[in-house]
Parts: sequence; structure tokens; C-alpha cells
Amino acid sequence: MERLSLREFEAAAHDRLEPAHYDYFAGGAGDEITVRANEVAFERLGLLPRVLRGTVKLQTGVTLLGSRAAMPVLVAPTAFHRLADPEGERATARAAAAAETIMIVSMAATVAVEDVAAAAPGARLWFQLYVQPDPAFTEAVVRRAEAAGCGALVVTVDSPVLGLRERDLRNGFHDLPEHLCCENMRDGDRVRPIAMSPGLSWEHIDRLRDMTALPIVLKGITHPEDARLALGHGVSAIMVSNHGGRQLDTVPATIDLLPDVVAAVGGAVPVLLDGGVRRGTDVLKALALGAAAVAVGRPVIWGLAADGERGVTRVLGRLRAEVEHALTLCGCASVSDLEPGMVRRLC
Ligand SMILES: Cc1cc2nc3c(=O)[nH]c(=O)nc-3n(C[C@H](O)[C@H](O)[C@H](O)COP(=O)(O)O)c2cc1C
Ligand SMILES: CC(C)CC(=O)C(=O)O
Repeated sequence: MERLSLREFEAAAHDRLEPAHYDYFAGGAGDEITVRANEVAFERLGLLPRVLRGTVKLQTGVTLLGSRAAMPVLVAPTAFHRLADPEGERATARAAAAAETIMIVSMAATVAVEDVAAAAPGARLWFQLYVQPDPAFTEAVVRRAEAAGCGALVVTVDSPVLGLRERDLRNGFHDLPEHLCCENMRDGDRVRPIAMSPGLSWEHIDRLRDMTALPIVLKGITHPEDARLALGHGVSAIMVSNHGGRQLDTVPATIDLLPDVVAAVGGAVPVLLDGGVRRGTDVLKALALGAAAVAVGRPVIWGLAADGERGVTRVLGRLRAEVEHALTLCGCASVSDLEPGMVRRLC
């Protein structure tokens, strides 16, 4: 039977994945309060439709930092795709290319960014970076991303240390199996571990800004004051993210944080959001509240584990169909017709 909702893909992925790998993908930090909050917060919001607006032709495309996406749903950077499917990030990239949307390739990908690009001609790739303590190595990785054709650098700023993930500790999941590694961390004939840097500061963002002409997206902004500060450091976009609840537990749901960040940014740069997006209606709520687009993390992994490239294609296709359907029901011909007055608290 055809899987209809993203939740059905998660069930299929659960059946297929090794339990410790399922837990790594699904889990979060501490009591997983933020993991749950991200989804629950969307459920607490309702959409208030407009009627009689003659919405025959729909416009779901968005242009972000010069990259055109056919829908306002991006693939969030997630690590270790080859734990879910032998083709790993190659399969994800092909599905993202077919969906004509942007894939943010993780620094912790199990396929090198050059090979991801080669596997999916026409893919719109951005590259996610954890700034490393060795500036020369950070620069080498940035050059690789540029040479592979990535259109933006997504710098993750919510991880001065790794979140405390109790499922992984309990399962003893620390490392990839022998045959896999983080291919973007190769340095000559060794593979460096990914370092989380508690010393990361705005100065590092300034250095990156000087190092590359690529637009910089800061991923992991939750406080409006940090959003305001970011504008003074030449960033091209802000991504409201709590890392899917995998870093600091008890950070509020991203959809609840979005309006204050949007107000702080005041239209100066696009604001993106990830965390808990599971339905087309969630996408509409985020866009109505001021996001330029959203990204999905776990749903892509569930599609990949359930059915490889085809599974990711289905997940992205379902989301697109749901976005189109909900837009029509909301009386919006274009995603730009959504506005904050169409979102109301349900409970
Ligand atoms: C298994 C997994 C691995 C992740 N790996 C990364 C990563 O390498 N870099 C990063 O910036 N964020 C990473 N994230 C966070 C995602 O980019 C994103 O913020 C989060 O998954 C969004 O929430 P969602 O899964 O509810 O859609 C990861 C998330 C998951 C679930
Ligand atoms: C390799 C990890 C640091 C990837 C990550 O960001 C995550 O698991 O959330």
C-alpha cells in the first residue's frame, strides 16, 4: 500500500533500521522535551483560510540566496545517510534534484561533497559547516564545498559541544561502522573527527565572511538578539533551529520562536526554519509567520531508510502535494499570499 503520511515512512524506517541507528536518527538530547515540542507546537496552531479568491494557478517556488527551489521545503543537513541506505547522500541528492529543491549537505556526510554533486547533476546543494579549531582545515573544507558547486555555506552555531543524547549513550553508539566515515573530514590519508568548538564566536563568522564569497546562513539561531547581532556580521540568511531537539534540551519549539526572530530581522535577510515540520500545513504556518522556507531533517531519513532514493522522492513529493493542497484550501495562489493573520492558536 502506498504510504501517505510522513509518519508511515517513519514506521517503515523503524522496521528496517538497526535499533541503535533508528535511535540515533530519531532521538534528541536529555528528556527529548524539545524534540516533542517542535511537533506539538505546530499542532497547537490552526490555519484560518480565505475564500473566493480564485486560486487556479499555484505558485509554490521560492528563490533563496540565488538558488531557485520549486517548493519552500529544503532538505536539512543530517549526518550519516549511508547508515540508512547504501547509496546514502547520493540517493538523497538525486531525490532533492528531482524535486527541484535545495539539499544542505552535512559536513558529517558519509559521501564526499564532490561525489554527492557528481551523483546528482543539476542538484542545488548548499554545504553545512561545523567551524573546526584548525582554521586551515576549515578553509580547506570551504574550498571543497565551493569547488563542488555549493551555493551557500550553512554554519551551525548551536553546537559548542555535542548534545547529551541518552539513547546513544545507552546503545553505546559512538562511531560509524568500519566501512563508513565522514568523507568531508578526510585530510590526506587520515579522517579527522568532527570537533565541536566551545570557543566559537562572532570573530569566526567574520573570518569565514572574509574567506569566501559564498552566502553564509547561520543555522541554530533561537534568540532574537542573536538574530539582530548576525545582521552586523554580514550573514545572508538566518535559520531558526534547535537542531531538532538534539542539542540543548528544553529550547522552545522553533515555530514559537519564529515571530520574534522575524521581527528582529525586520526583512533584512531571509529567515528559514527547521524542526518538527511533518505536514504541508506546518509549512504554511511557518511561511505565514514569516519564514522564507522550511527544512526537514528526520522525514528525509525515514524516506531514505524505507526505500532509498525513491523513498526520499516520495517524502518530498508528499510534502509538495500537501503544500499545494493546503494553499488552495487557504485561498492562496502563491506562498507569498500567506500572512500572520491566517495563523491562530487552537489551544
Ligand atoms: C540524524 C540527524 C543528524 C543531524 N545531523 C546534522 C548535522 O550534521 N549538521 C547540522 O547542522 N544539523 C544536523 N541535524 C539537525 C538538522 O539539520 C535539523 O536541524 C533537524 O533535523 C530539524 O528537525 P526535524 O528532524 O524535526 O526536521 C541532524 C538531525 C538529525 C535528526
Ligand atoms: C556528527 C554529528 C555531530 C551530526 C549532528 O549534528 C547530529 O547528530 O545532530
